[in-house]
Amino acid sequence: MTAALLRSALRRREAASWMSSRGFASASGQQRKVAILGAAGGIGQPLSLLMKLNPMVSHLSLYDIAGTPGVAADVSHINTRSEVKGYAGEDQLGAALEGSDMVIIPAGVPRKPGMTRDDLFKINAGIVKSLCEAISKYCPNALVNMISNPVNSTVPIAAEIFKIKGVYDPRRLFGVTTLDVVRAKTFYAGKANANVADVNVPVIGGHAGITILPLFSLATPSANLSAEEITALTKRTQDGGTEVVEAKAGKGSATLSMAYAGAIFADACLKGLNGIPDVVECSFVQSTVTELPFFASKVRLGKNGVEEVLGLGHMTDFEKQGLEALKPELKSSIEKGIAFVHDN
Ligand SMILES: NC(=O)c1ccc[n+]([C@@H]2O[C@H](COP(=O)([O-])OP(=O)(O)OC[C@H]3O[C@@H](n4cnc5c(N)ncnc54)[C@H](O)[C@@H]3O)[C@@H](O)[C@H]2O)c1
Ligand SMILES: O=C(O)C[C@H](O)C(=O)O
Repeated sequence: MTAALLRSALRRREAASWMSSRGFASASGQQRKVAILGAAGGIGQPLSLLMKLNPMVSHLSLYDIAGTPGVAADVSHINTRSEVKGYAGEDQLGAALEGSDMVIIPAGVPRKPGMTRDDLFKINAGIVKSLCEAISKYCPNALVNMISNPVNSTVPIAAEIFKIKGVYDPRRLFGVTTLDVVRAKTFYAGKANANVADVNVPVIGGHAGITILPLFSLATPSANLSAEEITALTKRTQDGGTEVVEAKAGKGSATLSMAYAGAIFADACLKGLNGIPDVVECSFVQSTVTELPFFASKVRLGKNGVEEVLGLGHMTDFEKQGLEALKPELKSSIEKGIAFVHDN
């Protein structure tokens, strides 16, 4: 081997080890096209970067109403596997989507201080509806990872659109709730004095306020936390988004941590698609684990998306009360999404 070839092999090995140490799977020969809708936004840009680092992605399609040629040119210079293309404006949406295995949607407006996620419904419901209509047409078999808020309503909107278009497969539609898990892990590790890399915490329910229910009794490694500590950790996880919105003081909501969470969830979905066994993440999906038609819980991912929606496990009285308390709000957010599609 020449010195130049050896140097290049070493560089590739370093990149692979950097990525695998961050939870990304190792390279795979399979062709996987991933489209990001809203790719020029606060989440979209760092998410585009992180997906460019994922060796399972062969084609990265970056779509937004404007600004994507610049993001795509920038990201495309990174010397990883995927070929990057930017698409701007509605007339390029079809080309952006065509052939996609996975579509990640962070398109839409973020919160400002004082707003709830539901206050975004008016604008984001319409955006999500039209993007899902295009997905039905151009890549009906893609996995769809919904980030746009309010997730508790945008996922039911997507499901209704796909049903109307005759392409709905509940195994392929996900509300991305990974940021709640990321936060729960971080906050728990701090209190439990545990290595955050070893921590796991299931988070169930939905993705807004009290509908976010971390199950700290099932957290690993276990820790002897008081009831007051568990209550405080639960509240901090539920208010994590608001904590960032307030700190950003009018300049949007979580973008960097969300891009990280979105990339972790997308990586898990790609691993599932590629046949890697036992990939489990929490996500807001069509569900029968409660009486609600959509619910976030652990799901096993596979070649067709959701392989299995896992049950909730043992819960403490505090967690059971949290579960009962979240149901009315989650139910009404789901119904609002479904009604929007039929009324518009
Ligand atoms: N699920 C979660 O945990 C989570 C976390 C953080 C933010 N969010 C949500 O993600 C969304 C985006 O947040 P952000 O901070 O990136 O906002 P942003 O305003 O920075 O970016 C949104 C992008 O969407 C684009 N866009 C708007 N309409 C579009 C359309 N029809 N097609 C394609 N792109 C379109 C905009 O041009 C913009 O580039 C918000 O709704 C926010 O509430 C969800
Ligand atoms: O809080 C928000 O509005 C954005 C997002 O849902 C979050 O949890 O950070």
